[in-house]
Amino acid sequence: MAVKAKIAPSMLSSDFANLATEAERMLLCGADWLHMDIMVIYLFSFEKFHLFVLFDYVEALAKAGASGFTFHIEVSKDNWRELIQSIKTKGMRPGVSLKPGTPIEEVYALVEDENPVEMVLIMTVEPGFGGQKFMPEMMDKVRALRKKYPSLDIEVDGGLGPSTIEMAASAGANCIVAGSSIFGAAEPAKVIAILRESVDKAQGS
Ligand SMILES: O=C(CO)[C@H](O)[C@H](O)COP(=O)(O)O
Repeated sequence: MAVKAKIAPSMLSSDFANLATEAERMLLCGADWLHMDIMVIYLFSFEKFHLFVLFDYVEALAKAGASGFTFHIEVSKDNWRELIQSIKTKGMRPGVSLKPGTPIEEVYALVEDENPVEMVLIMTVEPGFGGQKFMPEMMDKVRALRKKYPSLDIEVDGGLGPSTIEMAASAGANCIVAGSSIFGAAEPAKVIAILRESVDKAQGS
């Protein structure tokens, strides 16, 4: 069964002073999801503090109405099972993300667990800010994942737009996060439609 296209404008590129209006505008333009990045700067970096912060965010985001929660494997190696459980208990869809330098094999256990993640997000730029250049070499990870898990939601984030979508879609990505290419466009609805069309075409739907 072909996986469905999900187009998720990254709110990191939106006008922060008018977030509600921006969110509404994107939904009217055809967005399936709204992607919110949460970046935490640690003043203290010992594990217990870290664990506490992540679980706190699960609680806060569920209360705020989030439908999904994606965490980075690099900071959750020892507690991903508890995190997935906590995300599901709060009624959200759990996802795991990995940075460009992290091997794809690190997420296999989370997809194959009896209580698995429902989405894998492959970062196609170093996390931090919008407007960076897409890393085509990350498509090997997408291809490996799609071959192994035909019905898994595979998300890509960073440098996606009309000029790079073909690479991601043909590799097997179906969930597309895009910031500057959507928010910087004169007609964001057109960009969303182009992204969706590429995924649908690659998925044969
Ligand atoms: O995760 C992110 C940065 O850490 C952003 O979601 C991502 O960079 C999207 O922005 P753009 O499409 O402009 O690259």
